[in-house]
Amino acid sequence: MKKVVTIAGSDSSGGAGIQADIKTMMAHGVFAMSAITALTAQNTTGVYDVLEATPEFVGEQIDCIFNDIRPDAVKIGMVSNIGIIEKIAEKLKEHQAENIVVDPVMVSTSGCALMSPDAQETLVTKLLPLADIITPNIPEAECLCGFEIKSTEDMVRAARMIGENLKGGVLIKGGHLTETADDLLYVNGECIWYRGERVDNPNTHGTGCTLSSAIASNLALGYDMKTSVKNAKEYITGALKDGLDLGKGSGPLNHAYRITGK
Ligand SMILES: Nc1ncnc2c1ncn2[C@@H]1O[C@H](COP(=O)(O)OP(=O)(O)O)[C@@H](O)[C@H]1O
Ligand SMILES: Cc1ncc(COP(=O)(O)OP(=O)(O)O)c(N)n1
Repeated sequence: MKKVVTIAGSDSSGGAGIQADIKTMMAHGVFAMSAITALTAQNTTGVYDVLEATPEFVGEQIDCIFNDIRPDAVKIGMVSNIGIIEKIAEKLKEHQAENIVVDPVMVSTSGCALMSPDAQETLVTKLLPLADIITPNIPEAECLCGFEIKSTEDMVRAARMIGENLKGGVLIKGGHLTETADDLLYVNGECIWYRGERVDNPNTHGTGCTLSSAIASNLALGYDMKTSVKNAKEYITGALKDGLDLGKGSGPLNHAYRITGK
């Protein structure tokens, strides 16, 4: 069986973070493991509190995983401070981790900062260079490229600028543009569009976590990067289309839609 670890924060309501990642990995038939970077008190209406793990404890979790059940892929989500980012980078190098997917989570859609502003530079210099693929949404890509993204042309320009200093691919997710849900992958100087059907569903909590976990699962299963993104895009569209409607705010997707056969 293929194994995947998520290094991310917990979402108490199960729509994003570690919980979304594990459900997504299970839906892909891979064995899921976790190194928890923070606990959040969160639900479909917002993030109410955050309790960070120490960098040392994050490192111990990663050691325990790699020294015993070595993962075939790694997904990284919420990493809230400089110490945690540096420790993760150190451990990924030490264990020579493969198939690293970094979702550079900065701010939740509900507006809560999930990374301290002073940690962004460390993310860029220490963690992103280790990634095989990074998956920023539009606001995150704007932070990384330094200009506003208002159109698909801007997405191309941003992906090239972000990607030119990285060894891995850059997938800019288009969910925050209004008409479509097209994502752009820039890899090895090539731009590839993944055209998405825009689903009329207000329940989009955790889409980014789910997509990056689906990509990591596909990479662990042995698919190449372009196929992994294509398969992950089909999965997220299906999970959104399932129409699960839970909670008082922007609810979660049905990560298990394939398993339940719906
Ligand atoms: N309403 C929607 N219909 C279809 N796909 C969507 C919709 N909203 C987001 N997506 C897709 O979900 C994935 C996550 O995108 P996005 O919402 O931009 O990320 P994040 O959750 O990190 O903000 C992308 O593949 C995006 O195209
Ligand atoms: C613990 C935790 N991690 C990440 C997020 C952000 O989730 P994401 O899928 O990027 O997007 P939204 O759910 O904010 O739309 C989170 N909320 N909590």
